[in-house]
Amino acid sequence: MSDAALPFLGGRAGAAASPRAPLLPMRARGLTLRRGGVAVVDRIDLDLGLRGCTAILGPNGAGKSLLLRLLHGLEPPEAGAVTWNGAPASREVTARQALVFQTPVLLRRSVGANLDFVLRARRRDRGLRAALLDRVGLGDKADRPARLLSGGEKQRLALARALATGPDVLFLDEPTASLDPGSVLMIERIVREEAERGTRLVIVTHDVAQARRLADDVVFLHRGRVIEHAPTDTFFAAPAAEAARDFLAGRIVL
Ligand SMILES: Nc1ncnc2c1ncn2[C@@H]1O[C@H](COP(=O)(O)OP(=O)(O)OP(=O)(O)O)[C@@H](O)[C@H]1O
Repeated sequence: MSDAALPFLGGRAGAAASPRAPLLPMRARGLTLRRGGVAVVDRIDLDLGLRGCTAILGPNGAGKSLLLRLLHGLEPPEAGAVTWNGAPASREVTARQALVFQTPVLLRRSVGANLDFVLRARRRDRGLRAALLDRVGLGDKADRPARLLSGGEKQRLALARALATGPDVLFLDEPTASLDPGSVLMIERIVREEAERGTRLVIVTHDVAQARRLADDVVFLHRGRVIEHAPTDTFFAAPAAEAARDFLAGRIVL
């Protein structure tokens, strides 16, 4: 029997038919979004290559979270467009991506039921649940109500829910802000593993050291604009933009 004749057995492709066209590269052009009359995302052009981890850095209010939402298709831009491997943004494209928010979004059910829900909705193998929980260090907490988890555990469960969808692209919005060191280590390890497996990672972080540890390239955002996009080594060795230099030096950037 040829591969094409085999029934779809799960894996990275989720519920959609396999084989599927690659989702990357991504190309954003002229992305603009206004809030209260101000362009908080202002004519952003951005390219994401096939592989790796991109960090989005920038001061408070720079537009990092909104940019992530635009790229993921949670918000339509007021101007500009995002294409994925030449295809326009669509529900199908968004469904092949996952976003982990800074504040974990969980169901008021047990830890295990939180994963069952996603696996069922995506028609993925329910047997993945145990491996996913083990991977985020929650293997012994499957029956615990999710609301009783610590902040770090909740975020790890949110990450497991995102991984349960088998995403091609994983967006992370400040996933480790104010978490315990153990959770930070675990989340960073999983980010690295996913990047090695070929998942495309995009992480918004305030933590300059984290960007250095994880990212292949850095996008520096200031006042809704991409001021600099460079390989991580280049960015940290010699940031070209004054705002980026100030930010890295720990000076307040308005
Ligand atoms: N619903 C809204 N109404 C008005 N202004 C908004 C709204 N959402 C976001 N903004 C503004 O848009 C700008 C960009 O917000 P965004 O959350 O993307 O910034 P950020 O870079 O992620 O900031 P932080 O690092 O503080 O999380 C900010 O000035 C914010 O106040």
